[in-house]
Amino acid sequence: MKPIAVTILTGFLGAGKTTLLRHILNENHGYKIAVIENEFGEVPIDNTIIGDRASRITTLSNGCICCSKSDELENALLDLLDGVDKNQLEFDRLIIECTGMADPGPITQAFFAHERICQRFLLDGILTLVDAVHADQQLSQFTLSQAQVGYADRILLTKTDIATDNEALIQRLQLMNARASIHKVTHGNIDLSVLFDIEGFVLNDKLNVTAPTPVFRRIPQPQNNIQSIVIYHDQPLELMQISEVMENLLVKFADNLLRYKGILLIKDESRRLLFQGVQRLYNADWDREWLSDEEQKSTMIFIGIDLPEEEIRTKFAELSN
Ligand SMILES: Nc1nc2c(ncn2[C@@H]2O[C@H](COP(=O)(O)OP(=O)(O)OP(=O)(O)O)[C@@H](O)[C@H]2O)c(=O)[nH]1
Repeated sequence: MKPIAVTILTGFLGAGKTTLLRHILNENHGYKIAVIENEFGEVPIDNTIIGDRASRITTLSNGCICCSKSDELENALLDLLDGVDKNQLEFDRLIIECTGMADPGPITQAFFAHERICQRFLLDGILTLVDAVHADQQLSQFTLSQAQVGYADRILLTKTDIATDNEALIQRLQLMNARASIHKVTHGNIDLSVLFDIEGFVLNDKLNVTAPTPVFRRIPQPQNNIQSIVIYHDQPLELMQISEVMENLLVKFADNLLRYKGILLIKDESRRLLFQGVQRLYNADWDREWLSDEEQKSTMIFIGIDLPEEEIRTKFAELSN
């Protein structure tokens, strides 16, 4: 049975999540899409706005689903599966729209923690909407809004129709998350191929490093707690050593590391090793052989809160000695 692809829509309050969702549902894509809405408050408003094109809209309004103590999301996912298994419900994609104040991290964990959910759903990607008019201020004021950017597989810049200058913001976002590509979306209008089949959580070689070359400016760069670093290493690495380095980093900094991903060059091994993780959960697997005409080196991206950059760089640099 093909797993149901899951897309998480996140982004700060008013970023344009519902607008995008409505656009997706009204496109002629041929998918049957179920939606989980998380809203604050008793009265579900968004599900009346998004219309009747979804196979099923489940509204979770007892608080925020990112709250780690809440098993409301897990229950909603299991209910959807029950509906499918009893032939009461048919859908092949699921979109979860988070509240503007949700941290996508714990929501992501739900797809790795529960066996039935892991087997039947496949987390495809996290889409983070960023309001081009207000983002600069929100990012400086709320670490949460930075975390939403840090987790993203795609950053969707909304309201560029009314924002005056987007270039500084785009640079800031790229420094925070060097993995996610940035796309402009106006009133939810965007090609669905940018949003679906991203394979953000599948072990593959889509590293997609987009970090720009640093530009020196006279005006100080805004302070970001979330940043990303990219590490390259051209010496073959010992598998045992690398797993030791990762384990040690995770013991100390699991809460700081939002997402990390890499393609590694391993000693005495002709295949590439792919690894990826979200906070404490990570996995690794062998990929295809290195090609004779490709540059053989390890590339790793770490995205996190107050990243211990020096420690990460030093530990990996020591591996070549
Ligand atoms: N000018 C302009 N307005 C937009 C765009 N996208 C969304 N909006 C408007 O921004 C407002 C907020 O959009 P929503 O889609 O409700 O945002 P949201 O992220 O779902 O908001 P919350 O659920 O409160 O977090 C609405 O008035 C939208 O019409 C855009 O690209 N350009």
